[in-house]
Amino acid sequence: MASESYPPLLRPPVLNHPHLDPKPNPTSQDSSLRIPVIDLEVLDPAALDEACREWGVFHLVNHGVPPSTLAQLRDLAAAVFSLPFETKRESFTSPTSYFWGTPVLTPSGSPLSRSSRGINLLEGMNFPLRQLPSLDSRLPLVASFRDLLLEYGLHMGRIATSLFQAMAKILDLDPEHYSGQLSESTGFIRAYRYPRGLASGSDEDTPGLVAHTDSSVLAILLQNQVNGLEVQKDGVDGWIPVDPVPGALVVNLGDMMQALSDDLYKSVNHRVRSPPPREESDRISICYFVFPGEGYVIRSSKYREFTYEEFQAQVQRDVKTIGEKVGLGRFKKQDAMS
Ligand SMILES: O=C(O)CCC(=O)C(=O)O
Ligand SMILES: [Fe+2]
Repeated sequence: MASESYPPLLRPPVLNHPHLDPKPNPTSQDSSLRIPVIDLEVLDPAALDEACREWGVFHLVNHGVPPSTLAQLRDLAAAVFSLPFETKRESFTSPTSYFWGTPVLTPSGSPLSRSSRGINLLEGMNFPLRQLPSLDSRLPLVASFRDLLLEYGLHMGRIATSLFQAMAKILDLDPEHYSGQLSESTGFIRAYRYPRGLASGSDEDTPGLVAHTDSSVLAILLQNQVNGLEVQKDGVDGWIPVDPVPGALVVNLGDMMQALSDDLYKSVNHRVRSPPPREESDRISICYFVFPGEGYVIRSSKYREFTYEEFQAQVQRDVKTIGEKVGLGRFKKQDAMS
């Protein structure tokens, strides 16, 4: 293992005994608790509507991204993360960025629990698609990754647009507003690596990525075979794993979709568990996020009028002052409070 590729905060222990911690037998899951599967080629509006109302998350099959592109992207992402830490710091500067071990805070601003290290056990890279062509690298690996991300970004824009248009039609939104409500040019891609073996039994509260809702309209996730993504669902206690379905992408609805739908659709609460030592590799995920157009005013019966920029500024203020995102709650109309 190229341990010099990990940020010093996230250096995994030497994994000598991967078999001491065997994979538990999969628990037989109640079929009503299975994450829905949506087929993009033959989009069934009733199934899409139910998945968006009940879950806010679904697996997407027949999405039209060639399996070879997905495999190449996962492999290239893993290779880029395996570059030395310093190389990553130097390669991913503005307009892109490289980050690791971002803080996990509670409302009081203190770490999650005593056993927790107070950080998300991940490293990530952020790629705004509009500016990505200007990422100039002498490293052929980084240049290939950029080119593949640009190609993948076009697929993501296409998929987000068809899903959004289908949802907007079901919700009877005005087609004249579609392009303001979802603007492909605002999209960005984040690649993450979650090192395995960092959280032990006594470190259970240490998250790969702490629970949150996405602020976007939609997020589309590609993950490798190392699971860890979990979601919450109304009426169900605890967390439901989103185990990878071969060849599928995962679609999450975000806060902007919930607002545009007048709360009919769910911005799904989700988190990522830090991969245990028994996993064969680190978890890699590649996530695309898409937002409304700049300055587009979201109008709904539940929230006062706001733009995504105002929403994001409020999220940043809340994180700074109270240590967490309040999100849509800040924009609820008084008479829509229950
Ligand atoms: O890595 C993942 O699977 C999820 C990442 C995520 O939820 C996010 O970046 O908002
Ligand atoms: Fe997320």
